[in-house]
Amino acid sequence: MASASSSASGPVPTGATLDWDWNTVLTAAQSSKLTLLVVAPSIACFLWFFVAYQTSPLKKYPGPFLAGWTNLWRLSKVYGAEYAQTMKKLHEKYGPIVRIGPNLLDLDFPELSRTIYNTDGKWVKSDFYKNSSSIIDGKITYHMFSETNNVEHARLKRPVVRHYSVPAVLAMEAHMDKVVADLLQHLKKRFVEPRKVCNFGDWLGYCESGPRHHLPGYEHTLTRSDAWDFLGIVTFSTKFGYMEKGYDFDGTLAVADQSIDYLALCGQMPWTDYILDKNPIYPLGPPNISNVTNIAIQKMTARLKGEDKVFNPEKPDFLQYFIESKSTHPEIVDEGKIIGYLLLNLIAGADTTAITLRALFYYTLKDQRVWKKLESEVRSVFRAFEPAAHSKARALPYLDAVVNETLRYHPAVSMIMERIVPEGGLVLPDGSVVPGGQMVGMNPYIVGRNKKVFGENADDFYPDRWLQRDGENDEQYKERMQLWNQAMLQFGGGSRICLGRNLSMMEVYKLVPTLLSTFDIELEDPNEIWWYSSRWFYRTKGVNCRLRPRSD
Ligand code: HEM
Repeated sequence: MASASSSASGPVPTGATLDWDWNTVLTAAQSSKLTLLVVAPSIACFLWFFVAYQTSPLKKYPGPFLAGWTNLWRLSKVYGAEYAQTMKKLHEKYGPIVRIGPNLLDLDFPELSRTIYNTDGKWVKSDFYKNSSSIIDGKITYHMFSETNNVEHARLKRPVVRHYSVPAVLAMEAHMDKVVADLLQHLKKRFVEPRKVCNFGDWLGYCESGPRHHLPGYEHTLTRSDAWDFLGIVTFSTKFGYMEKGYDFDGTLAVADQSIDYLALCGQMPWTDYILDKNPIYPLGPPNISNVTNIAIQKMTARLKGEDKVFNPEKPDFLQYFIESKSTHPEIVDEGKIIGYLLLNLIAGADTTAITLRALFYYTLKDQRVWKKLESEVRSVFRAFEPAAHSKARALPYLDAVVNETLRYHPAVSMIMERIVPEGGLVLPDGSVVPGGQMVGMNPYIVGRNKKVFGENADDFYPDRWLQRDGENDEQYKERMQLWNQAMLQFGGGSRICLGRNLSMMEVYKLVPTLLSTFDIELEDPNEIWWYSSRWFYRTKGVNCRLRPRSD
C-alpha cells in the first residue's frame, strides 16, 4: 500500500505517515455520495413499497405478485393490447377476485353489478376517467364521461338526458333512414356492381405507418364510416363524408384511436396526465380531434346565427337540443358545454357502435348456421333496398338474440370500469370486506363470460342461448333473462350508464336487417382471422366481404 505523503492530492497531517491512498478515500467519498443519491432513495422507495404492500388491506386477495406492488404491472398489460384476454386468463387462474393493482380489485361477481354501478351517488368513478378532460381557458374541464363528482355529473347531465331517451331517439329515425339509404347506394356502386371486396372493418394498414389512403380492392371501412357519418347526421345534420370518400381523409379517425388509447394507458397511473396532456409548459398528450372540433364550432356558430342551410327544423338533431338547453338551463349550459356535448357524442358513440357492428358480422358470418337463420328471419319481414323500420326490427327474436350475444361476447368497452368503494366498505360474496377508499370494478368482457351465469359454453358465440328454451315457461325465461342482464355490463350501469345506448342500438337494429335483406353477403376468406387490439375499446380490423344482389 502506498503512503499518503507520496500522494499529491491533498493536505497531510504533519509528520504523519499514513498508510492509505487518497484515491481510495476519494473513491469512497464519491461512492458514498452515490450511495446517498441512488442507493438510499432506492432503499427508501423499496421500503415504502414494501410497507405499502405489507399493510395493504387488499394483500389477502390473489393476483400477480407484481400487481400488488405497482400500477406499472397493469400499465404493461394495457400497453400489450391483449388486456381482456389477459384478465380472462387471470380470472381462470385466481377465481372471481383478482388484485390487478396495489389498490384495485377486478371482480367477477355479476350479483354485485347493481351495487357497484348504481344510482345512489355513493359509488364514485376513480381518477382513471379524469384524463379524458380538456383545458378550456386555462382550466381543466370535465364532461359527462370524465366528471367523477356525482353531483356535478348530475348537473351536467340534467339538461340533455331526455334527448337520449327512446322516444327522442325514435324521432331521429328519419335521419337514420337517409344514412342507410345512402349507404346502400354506395355499396351497390362501389362493391356490388364492380364486384369488389368490401371491408367491413378498417382497411389494411390503417393507422399504422403506411399512407393514409385506401388500398385497391379494400376501399371502404364500412362499419366505421357509417357509424361516424350516422353520428354526424344525428348530432348536427351533417355527414363527415367518410362514406363518400371511403377513407379517413382528414385523419380524425386515427386521432380518435389515439385519444382512446391515451385514456386507457394514462388511466392506469392517472398522475401521468399532469406530465403529459395537462403539462402547463409543454403538453405531450394525444393530438386533439381538431377537425371535428372545428366542424362542431362552425356548425354551432352557423346555427346560432340562423345560417345553417342544411338544418331542417322538422328533423331535430342533437345540436338543436343542446342549443335549446342553453335557454332552459342557462346556469349550466354555455357554448363551451355545447361543444363538449357534441364531441362526446362522437368520441363515445361512433367507434363503440362500429366495433359492435363489425363483431356482429364477423362472428355471425363465421357460423353459417347462425347467419342463415338470421338471414331467413330478416328476409321474411324486410324487402331489399328499404331501410328497415326500427319497430319491426326490434320484434325479431333471432336478431335480438344475435345482438345480445354480440354485446356479451365482444363488448366494445372491454376494460375494468373502476369505482371507489364508499365508506362502510363492500362485502364480497366470500364474506370478506373491501374497505372504503379502495378501488374495485368489473369488466364487461369478464362478467359476460361468467360460466355460472351463461353456462359452460360461455366462451362460444352462440346466439340461441338467448331464446326461450324447450320446456322453459315464460316465468322461468323471464327470471333467467333478469339474471343474465345483471351480467350484461356492456353499457355500464347505474347513474353512469351509457347515455347513447338507445341511439347505438337503433343503428344496429336498423343497419343489420337492411344489409341482410338487400345483399347476399359472404366473407371473402371464411378462415379470415381479424386483427384486434384490446385496451379500453376492443378494437378490430378486417372482415372483408363480397356483396351480391339478394338472390331470393
Ligand atoms: C355499442 C355502442 C356503445 C357502447 C358499447 C358504449 C359503452 C359505454 C360504457 C360501457 C359506458 C360507461 C363507462 C363507465 O362507466 O366506465 C359508456 C358511457 C357513455 N357513453 Fe356509451 N357506448 C356506446 C355508444 C354510445 C353512443 C352512441 C353515445 C352517444 C351518442 C354514447 C355516449 C356515452 C356517454 C355520454 C357516456 C358517459 C355517461 C355518463 O357517465 O353519464 N355511447 N358507454
